[in-house]
Amino acid sequence: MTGLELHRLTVGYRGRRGRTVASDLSAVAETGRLTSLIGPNGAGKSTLLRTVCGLQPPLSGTATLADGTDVSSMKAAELARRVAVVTTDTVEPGRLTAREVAALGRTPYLSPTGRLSDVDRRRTDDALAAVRAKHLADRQFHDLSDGERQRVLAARALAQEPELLVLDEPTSHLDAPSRVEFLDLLATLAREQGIAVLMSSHELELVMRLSDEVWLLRTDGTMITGTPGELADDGSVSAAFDRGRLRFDADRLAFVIDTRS
Ligand SMILES: Nc1ncnc2c1ncn2[C@@H]1O[C@H](COP(=O)(O)OP(=O)(O)OP(=O)(O)O)[C@@H](O)[C@H]1O
Repeated sequence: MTGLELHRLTVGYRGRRGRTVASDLSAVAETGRLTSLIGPNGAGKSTLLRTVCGLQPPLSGTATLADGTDVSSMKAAELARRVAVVTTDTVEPGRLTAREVAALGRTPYLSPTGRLSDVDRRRTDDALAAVRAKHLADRQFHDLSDGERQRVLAARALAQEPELLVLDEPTSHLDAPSRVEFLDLLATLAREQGIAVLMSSHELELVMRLSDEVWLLRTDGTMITGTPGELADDGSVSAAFDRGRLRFDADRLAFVIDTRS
């Protein structure tokens, strides 16, 4: 099932210093699948993600959710219930426990009193369990490691019960084993929770191994989509990322140094 669909979407910035970053993009991110957005530095990944989350307006075209609703026309309250966003911004939530941080994801559902109901508490604990972070629930958030924090932030996003989960470079502060673990967790969450997960990443080799679908944004502002195998085999990944003697080996799904020259 379609979780997010781009229809001839053009993204960029208006105004005096404005510019078109990527044009005429059409693509689908499916429910229950991990879709990864890759592309060289400056290709426009963050700009595209901000646009599909409703954080900045498109220059033209639309990004729609499963029922066809245009993200850019949604009110903030509806958007907060349907789309969850995890960015690279450092979060400093004061002296909150991991459970209290995860519970912030329930904000769109709270009554005017702002109190958590039993349902809110249950959903928060379920979200912590889903990201394997239940044992961290009573720890202070700021005492956690980067990998543990990232899992708690994912729990906060899940507690929102979104149909679309968007993450901008979620592994950038993690060590190598944590990166593998977190991407694997995202793929599992997509399947188990039945949500569309769209994340941007520079971890090309991991993305190619663990994603269901890849959106490859190129520096000319166009995008090609397919399974990791399709984009590796047709040479798209190499064309976008090979540099000097560094080339992407489609069979190994890894970069290799070409020693022939
Ligand atoms: N607020 C802004 N106003 C104008 N141009 C901007 C703005 N923010 C980003 N840009 C430009 O848009 C282009 C795409 O930037 P963006 O951050 O989306 O790329 P990216 O693919 O996420 O890059 P990276 O991989 O380096 O994080 C860049 O040329 C950038 O300079």
